[in-house]
Parts: sequence; C-alpha cells; structure tokens
Amino acid sequence: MNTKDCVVIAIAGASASGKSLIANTIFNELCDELGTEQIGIISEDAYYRNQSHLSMDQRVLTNYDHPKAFDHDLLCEHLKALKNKQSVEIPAYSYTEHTRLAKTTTLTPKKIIIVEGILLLTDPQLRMQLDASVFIDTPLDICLMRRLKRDIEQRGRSMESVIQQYTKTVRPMFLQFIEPSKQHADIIVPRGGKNRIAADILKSRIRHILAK
Ligand SMILES: Nc1ncnc2c1ncn2[C@@H]1O[C@H](COP(=O)(O)OP(=O)(O)O)[C@@H](O)[C@H]1O
Ligand SMILES: Nc1ccn([C@@H]2O[C@H](COP(=O)(O)O)[C@@H](O)[C@H]2O)c(=O)n1
Repeated sequence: MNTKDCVVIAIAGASASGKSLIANTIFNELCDELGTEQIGIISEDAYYRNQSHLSMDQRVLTNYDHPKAFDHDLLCEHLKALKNKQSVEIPAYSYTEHTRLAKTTTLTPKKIIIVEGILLLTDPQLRMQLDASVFIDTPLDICLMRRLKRDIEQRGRSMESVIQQYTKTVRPMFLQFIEPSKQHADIIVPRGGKNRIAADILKSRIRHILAK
C-alpha cells in the first residue's frame, strides 16, 4: 500500500466466503469513526452484464461464475476515473431479475476504495488498478452452507436451484478461476466475514494511509 491519492483495496474469494461481510464491517466501522468522505465501497456484482434484452428463461442459463458474466472493462474504467478524481455512476444489479436495474448510484472520489468480488484477481487489467488485495479463504463446504441460507432468504432461490447451480457452475468455476487467483493476493484471511483480527489489521492499515 502507498501514498497515492486513491488507494484501491480488493477483497476476493469464493461466493459466500464472507467478502461482503468483512468489506462492509471495515467500511461501516471506519465511516462511523472518520466520516463518509474518505472511504468508498464497490461490489463487483454491480458490474454483472445487463441482460434486459434476454427472456427470464435465457437469463437463468447464464454462467454467473465465469469472468465473461462481468463487465470488467467498465469496472476498470470506473477505478481509473476514481483515481483521476472523477465521480462514477455505479450500476445497480438484481439477483432476482438476473439483470441490471435502470438506476445507478453516484460514487464521488475517495482516498480509499474497497472493492469486493469473486473474480477480481483473475483479470490482469483489474489487477493493475489494485494497490492491495485480500483473499478470503473459507472452506467450500462452509461457503455452500452459507450460500444456501443466504440465497433462499435473500435472493429468492429454492434449495434445489442453489444446489443445481452450485454443482453446475459455482464449484467448477471456483476451481478453475477463483482458487488459482489466490496466488495474486497480498493477504490471505481464513474463515471469512467474522475474522475480527483480520478486520482490525485492515482497518489500522487504512487509518495509516489516511493519516498520511
Ligand atoms: N464468519 C461467519 N460466520 C457466520 N456467518 C457468516 C460469516 N461470514 C459470512 N457469514 C454469512 O454468510 C453469508 C455470506 O456472506 P457474504 O459476506 O455475503 O459472502 P460473499 O460476499 O463472499 O458472497 C451472509 O449471510 C453472511 O452474513
Ligand atoms: N443473477 C445472478 C448473479 C450472480 N449470482 C451468483 O452470485 C455469486 C457472486 O456473488 P457473491 O455475493 O456470492 O460473491 C456468484 O457465485 C453467482 O453464482 C447468481 O446466482 N445469480
């Protein structure tokens, strides 16, 4: 990590490994402490491709765990713009509609940007924009249990659909793309979202950058 105007910290790892939880814990606690002006947070999921031109039957067939499912060019463009002190319009995504929504959210330039997502470390052009990267290393069986509960409670899925998607795409794409991308991480965090020591270490590193 360094003394740039905008430092981008990536948090990657398997689906339901706890990326959003740890990213949001760090973000919310630092915002409470330091205010909202200095730190921003972005989810890679906001950059899933728009599929409004496809029928619902076609949308459910998409492999959402393959790098092609994401518009990484747009995410990269947004990180570059933020580094150039320009605001960006973050897309909004619906897991129930499997497509982007019409609205966007404005993100103004920040000294620290936390970006979290499954495939962030797989893309060389994205890696160029990252100043530090963390990989959340939670065992896959734990991720599956967390995903089952979350997707049924929050993403409108049935148990059968979660298991079918997990077997067909989530697990194979983890093994093909996400797991090997761990080699690009600077820090590996076991267990996930409630690893308090990891959250505190990342928070103190961010405080240190902001104090410069
Ligand atoms: N250490 C943990 N213990 C218990 N539940 C957790 C833990 N980490 C995450 N969770 C829960 O598991 C689910 C998936 O976590 P989330 O942060 O959304 O994962 P990701 O962003 O990696 O997909 C959420 O419901 C979250 O609250
Ligand atoms: N329409 C969609 C889009 C994505 N997914 C799944 O979301 C996972 C990534 O999000 P996490 O918060 O879990 O990191 C990914 O594994 C996709 O399978 C989906 O089910 N439907």
